[in-house]
Amino acid sequence: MMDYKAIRRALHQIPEIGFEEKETQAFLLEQIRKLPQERLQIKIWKTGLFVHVAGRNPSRLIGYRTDIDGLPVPEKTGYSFASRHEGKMHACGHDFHMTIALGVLEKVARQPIKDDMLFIFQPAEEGPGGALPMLASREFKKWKPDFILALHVSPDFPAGTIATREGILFANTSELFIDFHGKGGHAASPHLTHDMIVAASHFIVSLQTIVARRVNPLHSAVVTIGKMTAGTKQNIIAEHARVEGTIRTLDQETMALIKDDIERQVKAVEIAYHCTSRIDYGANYYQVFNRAEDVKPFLNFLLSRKYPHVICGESMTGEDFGYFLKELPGFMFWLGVGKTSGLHSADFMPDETALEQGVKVISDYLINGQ
Ligand SMILES: CC(=O)N[C@@H](CCC[C@H](N)C(=O)O)C(=O)O
Repeated sequence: MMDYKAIRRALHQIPEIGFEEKETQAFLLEQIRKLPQERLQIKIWKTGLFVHVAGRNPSRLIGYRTDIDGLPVPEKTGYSFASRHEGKMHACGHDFHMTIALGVLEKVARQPIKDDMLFIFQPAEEGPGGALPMLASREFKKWKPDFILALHVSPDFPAGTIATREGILFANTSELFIDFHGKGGHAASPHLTHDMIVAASHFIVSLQTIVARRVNPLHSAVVTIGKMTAGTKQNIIAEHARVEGTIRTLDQETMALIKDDIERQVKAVEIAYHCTSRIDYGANYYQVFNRAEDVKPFLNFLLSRKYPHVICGESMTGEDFGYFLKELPGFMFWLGVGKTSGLHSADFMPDETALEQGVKVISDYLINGQ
């Protein structure tokens, strides 16, 4: 039987950014090739994988998706098994997601369930998004699941507790990249230049009014700027500034309203600061929406088996698994990993006891709950 802790720790040491997950892919393949191969078909897709497992007497194909990418976060956990890839970390728990997927895959490879299964090891969830290209792939078209499920770890729930809900679980998201270009020059002659650090700073401050003053208070929204780069030296006025962020909403109308307001504010900055600009919305993720008829049987199953679970609220995190659920029946849920720093933190340290519980609940549901 797989040693979940050892697998998670090995994966934790090799985080890779979206579509660079070569070492991760090789590690996953190595683990999968140790399993009984009779019922398995493996297809390599870019840096991800599709693994088809033949069932005993299949009438359906059940999909199980895990993301496999890490984040550009310099790790500060102090783990003896900390990341070996400088500046990168599994700070969103995808090392847990992959380990649980391997654990479930092991169970069904050794003891096939009635139906066929498709395990999807998806690159680039953190961006630019692997779900859409995977959905469009030849492999997915050949093996299109009838139903699909996925989990995400959460520090908001006790280790091993499942949390989900009917309706929207994760928000609509849009990345946001804005470049401002103007006239730079000598620090001593501001009157001869148009300072892009001041222009971008003004934009970032005025941006805060969109959620506070424009969005209907009853419609949740987030606009976060997570990165700003500008300038070349302390005594040179910057000719370029770049602002990078993300927009989150629970409905598409609010997303459109926010983008319209951002464009107006950028135009205002262009006029006020004599500059030009370029807006790029990067990757946009569709909301994760659990249809009642798909998630209710799972909730009833958890109740009947007395597995610890709660009905949770919506979250402003994003997940490109939303695109799978837009096309297929299925659901997503949180798996609690106990109290630790939040997702995307340099000291995110999830409780490893959740690994075994995750594998147990999902395999039990696949074997007995369908
Ligand atoms: C669960 C989670 O943390 N997901 C990410 C998804 C990233 C979406 C996209 N790249 C963006 O930044 O808008 C999240 O940040 O919620």
